[in-house]
Amino acid sequence: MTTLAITGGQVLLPDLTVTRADVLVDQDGGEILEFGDELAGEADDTLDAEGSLVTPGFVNGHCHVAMTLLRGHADDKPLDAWLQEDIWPVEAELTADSIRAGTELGVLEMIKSGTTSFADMYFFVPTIADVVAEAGLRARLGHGVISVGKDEEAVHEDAQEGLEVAAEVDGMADGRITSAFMPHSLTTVDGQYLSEYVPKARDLDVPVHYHANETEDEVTPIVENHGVRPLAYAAEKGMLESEDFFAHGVHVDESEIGLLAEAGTSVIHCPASNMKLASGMAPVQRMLEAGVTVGLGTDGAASNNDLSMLDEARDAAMLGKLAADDASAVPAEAVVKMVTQGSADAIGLDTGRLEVGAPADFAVIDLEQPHLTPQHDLVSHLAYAAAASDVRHTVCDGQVLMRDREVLTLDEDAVRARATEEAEALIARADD
Ligand SMILES: N[C@@H](CCSC[C@H]1O[C@@H](n2cnc3c(=O)[nH]cnc32)[C@H](O)[C@@H]1O)C(=O)O
Ligand SMILES: [Zn+2]
Repeated sequence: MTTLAITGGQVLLPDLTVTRADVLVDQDGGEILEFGDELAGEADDTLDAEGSLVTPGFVNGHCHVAMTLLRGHADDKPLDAWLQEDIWPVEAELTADSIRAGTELGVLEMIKSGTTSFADMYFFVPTIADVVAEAGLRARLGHGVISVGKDEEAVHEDAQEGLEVAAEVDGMADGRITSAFMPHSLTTVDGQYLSEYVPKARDLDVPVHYHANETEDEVTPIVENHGVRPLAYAAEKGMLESEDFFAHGVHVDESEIGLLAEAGTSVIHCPASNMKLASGMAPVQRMLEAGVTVGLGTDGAASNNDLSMLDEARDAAMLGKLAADDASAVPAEAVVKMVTQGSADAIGLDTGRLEVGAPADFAVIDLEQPHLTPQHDLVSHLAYAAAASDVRHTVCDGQVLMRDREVLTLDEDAVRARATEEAEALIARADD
């Protein structure tokens, strides 16, 4: 057995208490073996965590990772106009090479900000899976299926691809990659296709992931055409199972919160995207009180515009208070749980908690910084003051992905150069 010891640090436990401990990891099994004192002597390799906080690797519950190529391409518009006028025309020009370059850039940014797992809906999923496998992260991947603007045959092809891709990538990279069936949203996929394909996803035994209740404009047509709120409609379509999770949940009413709590379906809250597109304020405190599992996601880098989960945690706390008109709503503990356990539970990965036998996924955060001094409360620092650039080391499945800010699984300069080149070529093709 090859082992790694993370030494000298303070460790964030699942109940959010912090304790001084070394952590011993089985690198072959990718598991936490032991917490204790002076474990360095027993290990093949060590990571120094002196003056640092050892936390679970962060979990990004909703992303479109290759959208890093579109970062800063089109800003300052509402969802509908932004997608239709700026994003979809450019996405029509994506190639496998652009996806590879954008995914490498996105996972590089994730590793540098302590994220070890993510859920992703996009195109060219086998290419995304290859990059995830090489970079060493965990991911639940799926192909986004859309019916609007397509003829019937094209929709069937798209949905079929969604199923085939889910079957193909599930279990790749020693099980670090899992999958889901991902119809884009309740309004961009016509009901007849949801009725036909969601049961097929059940046959594959994969969860269903989609966008829902993101803007008011998405709620109104469903109420008008089907006479029920969107999440009641999702339940009718069989998309409200306990393993299912959807992004946003901004415009949900009490009846829908009740449905979620009862069904055990999870919500991925994306506060930065919701603020930037002015989609609205999700009632996160209400959902938590009702017992809904809430995770956090960045959404794509074009509506955020970064992939830092520490930023997302801070945004979630801030926006949650504003939404509830209550400074005690969505407190530090709640967002620290969301960015670890909440997202992990939501997307169905057994990571997000540091305990013996759990996946060895860590972010090690340098606390010896002016903005993290003094240290009254480290959970408060994680929620409100720590930044992506404070992450010293990132470990996933027992493997060191970043040591002292140097990413070991990707060549940072080459990834940035390729992404720049592919992004420029992509925009040039779209402008043609
Ligand atoms: N196969 C589909 C691809 C869908 S991928 C998922 C899509 O979600 C889009 N997207 C990104 N952020 C959001 C959001 O906040 N709400 C809805 N869609 C988004 C993203 O640009 C991408 O087009 C097709 O033929 O178009
Ligand atoms: Zn999205």
